[in-house]
Formats: sequence, C-alpha cells, structure tokens
Amino acid sequence: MTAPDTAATESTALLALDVGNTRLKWALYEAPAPGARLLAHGVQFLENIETLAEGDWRPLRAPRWVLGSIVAGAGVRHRVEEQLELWDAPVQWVVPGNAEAGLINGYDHPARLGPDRWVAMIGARQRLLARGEPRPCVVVMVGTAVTVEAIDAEGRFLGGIILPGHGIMLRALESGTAGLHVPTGEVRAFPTNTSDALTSGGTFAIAGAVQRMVDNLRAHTGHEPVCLMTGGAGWKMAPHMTVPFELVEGLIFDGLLAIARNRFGAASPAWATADVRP
Ligand SMILES: Nc1ncnc2c1ncn2[C@@H]1O[C@H](COP(=O)(O)OP(=O)(O)O)[C@@H](O)[C@H]1O
Ligand SMILES: CC(C)(COP(=O)(O)O)[C@@H](O)C(=O)NCCC(=O)O
Ligand SMILES: [K+]
Repeated sequence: MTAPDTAATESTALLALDVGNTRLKWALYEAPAPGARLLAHGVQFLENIETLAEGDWRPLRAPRWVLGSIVAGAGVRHRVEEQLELWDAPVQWVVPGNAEAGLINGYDHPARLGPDRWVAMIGARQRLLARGEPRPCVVVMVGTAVTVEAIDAEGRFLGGIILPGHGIMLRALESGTAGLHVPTGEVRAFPTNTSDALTSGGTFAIAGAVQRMVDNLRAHTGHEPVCLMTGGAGWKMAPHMTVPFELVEGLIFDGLLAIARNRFGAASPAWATADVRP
C-alpha cells in the first residue's frame, strides 16, 4: 500500500500537541490514523512557545487538523492558539468524556480528569489491543507531576493517583526547610549525604507508588497487570523501578492518533484509515 503524494494538493496531515506544565511536545503525521507516518516532531519549553510559528513550524506541511491535550492554564492555551494562526486548521483540545476510543472513564467527574492522563490511557489501551493483550494495565506518566492510573482488562479506567514530580518534590523540601539547599545527588539504597537522600527519596516515592498501584490492580482483577511508563522524566525512573515495566515514548501521541482516527478518519482517503484496529 503506497500513499499518494498529497503534499501539493489537499493536506491530510494532523498536528498533534501535548502541552504539559513544563514543555509543549508536537508531532506532525501524514494522516489522522494510528501508524501514520511521522513527518516531523519537536519540543519547546512553555516560555519559548512564541518561537514556534516563525521557527520550528514555519517549514512544515500545513496540517488539515490540529488535535491537542493541554493541562497548562488558559494563558498558555491562548499563546499556543496564537502560534497556530499560522495555518487555517482549527484546533480541537481533548476533553475527557464518559468513553472514547475503547476506554471507559471511571472518574467521578469525567471532564475533570487531566486530558493528558486520558489520552495516554487511550494510547496504552490501543497498544495492548494492537498486540492482542487486553490485560489490566498501569499507566505511569512522569512529567512535572507524576500520575499512575489503573485500567482493567475491559478498558475501564478505575482510578489513579497524582504525586509531585522530582522537581516539585525538591522545591517543596527546599522551600519548607532551612537546611536542604543542595545540588542534585545520586540514587542510593542507603544515602549518606543530603543530596543523595533527597534524590533517592523522590525516586523511591515514585517507584513505591507505582508498585502499590500494581498491587492494587492485581488484587482487584486477579491478574498480573502490564505496566507502561511514559513522560519526559521516565528515563530517570527506569533504572530504579521495582516492578516489571515498559518505557514507551509518546503514549500521548498514540492516544491522540487513535482519537483523531475516530474524529477525522472518515474525511481522509481510504489509505489513511486502512489500518483500523478495534
Ligand atoms: N532535557 C530535559 N529538559 C527538561 N526537562 C527534562 C529533561 N529531561 C528530563 N526532564 C524532566 O522532565 C520533566 C518534564 O517532562 P514533560 O513530560 O515534558 O513534562 P510536562 O508534560 O509536565 O510538561 C521535567 O520536570 C524534568 O524533570
Ligand atoms: C496531574 C496533572 C497536573 C499532570 O500534569 P503534567 O505533569 O503532565 O504537566 C494534570 O493531568 C492535571 O492538571 N490534571 C487535572 C486533575 C486531575 O487529573 O484530576
Ligand atoms: K504530560
């Protein structure tokens, strides 16, 4: 199956956005469907958003659709939308609903769940279904904050936890005490200086929280969960986890592609939607 050259005529490209509390991640795909070819991608700290339209985005093929997850505030959203005026495509920001792309939302108020959490879980679920493994799943996202979600084998999001990320934990301790202004340390089983004690404390807090959620989900479902970890600081946690896990880049982008297929797939040529999975 070969894709026709659409560059000169009608674009079917999708720009996917993941705007966190620290950085904006973006990826341009040839079509709105899982497995679509990645044309370009990048990342900017929120303070550099203003450079996008004149910089990274300037040479891109114009997207026909823009789909994003944003957890930063209204001010940041406005600044991103200003950059998007480079193209005609209107932006759709994902708002978690009761169900989408094979996932059922168990949050008390579904729309109050962070869209990044929802989209990453959809990505995780799609990934498990694609490899024929509809098992219970724990989704760990290590960004500014850390989130740890539980999904059962039927695709129901049961609930999840939020804890501070490495940076926030350190800053909280620094600002709440007199004697904890020290450089970053190493992770040690038995730290013997302040730097190592702080770095190890944060890392073990996250690793322990994940282990606890895996235990909770195993007890609830009676089956061994799969654990998928993603996020900008996932690599920092990887050497220190106490449960089996897979480090997967771009779970949020997998989720955005799955949502995009449902929302925009019908409007694209057949080749873009041929890769339809449950
Ligand atoms: N090169 C890097 N630049 C910035 N942050 C990094 C880098 N490598 C790891 N990090 C960590 O990743 C976190 C940001 O991850 P990211 O997934 O972009 O967060 P968010 O989605 O909340 O914006 C930072 O808090 C930092 O701890
Ligand atoms: C928990 C979060 C702050 C994580 O943000 P991030 O670390 O990705 O920047 C975000 O998902 C959020 O603002 N959630 C809304 C509250 C909730 O999910 O219950
Ligand atoms: K995030």
